[in-house]
Order: sequence, then C-alpha cells, then structure tokens
Amino acid sequence: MQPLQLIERHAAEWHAATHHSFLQAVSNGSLAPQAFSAWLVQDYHFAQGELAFQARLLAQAPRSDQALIINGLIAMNAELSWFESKADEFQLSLHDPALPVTVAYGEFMHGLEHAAYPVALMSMWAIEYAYLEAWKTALPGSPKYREFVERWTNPAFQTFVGELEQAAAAALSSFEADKEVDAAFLDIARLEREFWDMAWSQALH
Ligand SMILES: Cc1ncc(CO)c(N)n1
Repeated sequence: MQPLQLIERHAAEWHAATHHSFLQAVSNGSLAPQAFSAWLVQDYHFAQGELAFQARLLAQAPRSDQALIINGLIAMNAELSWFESKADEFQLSLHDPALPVTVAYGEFMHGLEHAAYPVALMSMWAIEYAYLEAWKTALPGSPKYREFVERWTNPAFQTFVGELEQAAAAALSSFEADKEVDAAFLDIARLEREFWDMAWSQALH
C-alpha cells in the first residue's frame, strides 16, 4: 500500500478532513475571531503533542529516516515559538485548556508508540499532508490570515511533505498489515475533520 493509495481509497473521508467552512472563511475573511482564536490555541496544544510524537518516532527510525524526522522536530520547535508570538500579538492565552478533540488527537498520537514503524511514519505524513491540503483550499487567504495560509502551503513545507511521503512509501513497501494502515489513516482523517468542527463551533459561543 502506498500513501497516495490511501487517499484514493478513502476519498470521501479525506475530502471532509481537508475541506471545511473554517477554511473558506479564512479564505474570504469572514471567519469569526472566536473561531480563529480557538483554533490557534488548540493547534498550539496539538503541536506540542505532535512534537512529542515525532520525538518518539525518531527513536524508532532507521538511520535513513533520521534526518527527515529531525528536520520535522526543528520545524515543530519553530512552529511552537511562532504560535507563542502570534498568541502575544492576538492577546490570547495559550494556557486555556485543551478541548476534548485536541485531547483525543494527542492520545491518538501517543498510541502510535505501540504501532509498527511504517504505520507511525505514514501517520506523520498524513497529519502534515492533511494540513497542506486543507490550507491550500484557503489560498491566497484574506490579508488577515494570509501568513497562516502561507505557513502550511509554502514550497519548503510542500517539499518536506513530499519527502515524508517517499519515506512512508519505502517503509510501507515491505509492510503487509494494510488493515492497521487503513485504520490509522481513517483516525487521522476523522480527527482532522473534528478539529475544524471544534474551532468552527466556537464561532457560535
Ligand atoms: C490539527 C493539525 N493537524 C496537522 C497539523 C500539521 O502540523 C497541525 N498543526 N494541526
């Protein structure tokens, strides 16, 4: 099973994970500030979990994938600092608690500790690719949010995601347990959709 085959096989779930009213509202500038703020704070919590997940993955990785995962960790560290400065700018508290979907996503990533390496690496790719595909739908983004759209659509990020896809393809080429791969992919697609739903629903509060 190749990474892109997962997208073909689960096209509807993937579409729902990467197309959302939240992103349309980022694109046309109509997003409610509460929804944006909620997303930012929750994504900061998420990113901390993702950094920890990648750190555990690094410990499992074969020599050939170490540099790629280290680059991921460096990017996650920069992303956390960037979120901290954005929170300052927008006067948001990053100490607000993680909401249930964010907690569930963190638990999912924690659980990957017990997954086979190819499944965990595919997951790292799918998580990053979901954001690339999602934010692409908001391009170029209204001026207010353009910087956010650029963060997950710029050429360097696209290259990184492409490298992850190749590494995941190589790891999966000798891995037989398709069911496990499908299950993790579908969990990610669902959690991504729920994450957008969560942020979007904050507009109603
Ligand atoms: C919810 C979510 N998915 C993926 C990424 C990509 O790192 C992110 N920052 N947040």
